[in-house]
Amino acid sequence: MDSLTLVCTVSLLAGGLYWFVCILGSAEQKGKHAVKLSGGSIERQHVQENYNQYWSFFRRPKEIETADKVPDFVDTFYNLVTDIYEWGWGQSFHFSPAIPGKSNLESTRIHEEMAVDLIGVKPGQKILDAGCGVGGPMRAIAKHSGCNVVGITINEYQVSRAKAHNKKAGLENQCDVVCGNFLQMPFDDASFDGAYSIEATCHAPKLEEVYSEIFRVLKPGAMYVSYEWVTTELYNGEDPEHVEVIHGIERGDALPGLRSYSDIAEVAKKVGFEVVKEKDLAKPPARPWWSRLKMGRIAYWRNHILVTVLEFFGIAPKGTVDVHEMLFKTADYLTKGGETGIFTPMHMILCKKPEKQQES
Ligand SMILES: C=C(CC[C@@H](C)[C@H]1CC[C@H]2C3=CC[C@H]4[C@H](C)[C@@H](O)CC[C@]4(C)[C@H]3CC[C@]12C)C(C)C
Ligand SMILES: C[S@@+](CC[C@H](N)C(=O)[O-])C[C@H]1O[C@@H](n2cnc3c(N)ncnc32)[C@H](O)[C@@H]1O
Repeated sequence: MDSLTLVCTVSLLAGGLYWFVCILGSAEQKGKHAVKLSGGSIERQHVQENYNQYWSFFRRPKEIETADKVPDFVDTFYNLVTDIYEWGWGQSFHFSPAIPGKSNLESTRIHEEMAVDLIGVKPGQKILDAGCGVGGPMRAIAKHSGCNVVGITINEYQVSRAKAHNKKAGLENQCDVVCGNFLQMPFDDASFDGAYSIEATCHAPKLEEVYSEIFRVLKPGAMYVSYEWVTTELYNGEDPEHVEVIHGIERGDALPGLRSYSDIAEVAKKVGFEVVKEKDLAKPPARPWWSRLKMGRIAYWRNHILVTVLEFFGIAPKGTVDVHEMLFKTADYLTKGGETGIFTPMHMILCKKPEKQQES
């Protein structure tokens, strides 16, 4: 073996080892390994077909206007993306402002803890997580507040992931997860001491429907906080570039249509809440929430190669590359939305259910 062959062989082996340990291995800490990417509850042979179906909703926009189809469409989306989110982002499926000197994980946790601090609940009380994902926020909030948290998600696969993570964290007695639609929740009236939703109600075709359900299950005097995805006052519906960015965000994130920041409080009041506070948490002095997305670009290329290889060898289901590519493009639209200031994923609204019901 001449020295050039030796150098090439050693470099290949070292590269392969780095790939295995740092790329495949790093995801292990978050709970998902690249070789285990799946289509959630969709059987592997149907992933491609489901992705095509998901995409066709946007080719025929009338379909998404049919509000009763939205939960199914959102469910399909989360079957397709949940594993990729966990693998490439972690167990919390939301953004948070960057905090100097803090890791992404710490900034995420601080953003989650702020939600439960705002609703002023006490240890032992029962709170609702509307649209809980795989439960990253739920676990942080349960640990921080000492509350019992009940999460609801439309996606069965997320329920199984969340339950497994809760058990692993030793929080299965404090955190419960239910599969269901937050537009018609399987919970009694006035059964919760507080509620929160983090970047989830944007999936509701009509905000009024989810807010009124949350209002119904809260006890009088209880508080609700939501981090909403909205267009800001800088968004101009006449500007084609703005429109393209917002459509890009909607397509890549299973949104039936982004709302304006100015609609949120109006809807909250309409369903009976008192609005205690409203603030875009992305506004300065907060540091950009999109910097994490931007900094990840090299990793996305690496991930793209990895999913292509995994799909080629039949390890990842066919369709995984398409889903990954969709997310890749979405990351760009989200970044543009953040940089131009026309979009925020953290318009915070804090509401209270009045002690006494208003006469209707
Ligand atoms: C609240 C919602 C989800 C917000 C974010 C958690 C996700 C939005 C875009 C996602 C991602 C984009 C790029 C992916 C990348 C190409 C891949 O290699 C690794 C995963 C990504 C970083 C992925 C992670 C989650 C997001 C940031 C919506 C749906 C309402
Ligand atoms: C972007 S994820 C956020 C998850 C979680 N809040 C977090 O921050 O990690 C949105 C969540 O809302 C849930 N969701 C969307 N529409 C829903 C519906 N109609 N009923 C129940 N859950 C829904 C999704 O299943 C998903 O879990």
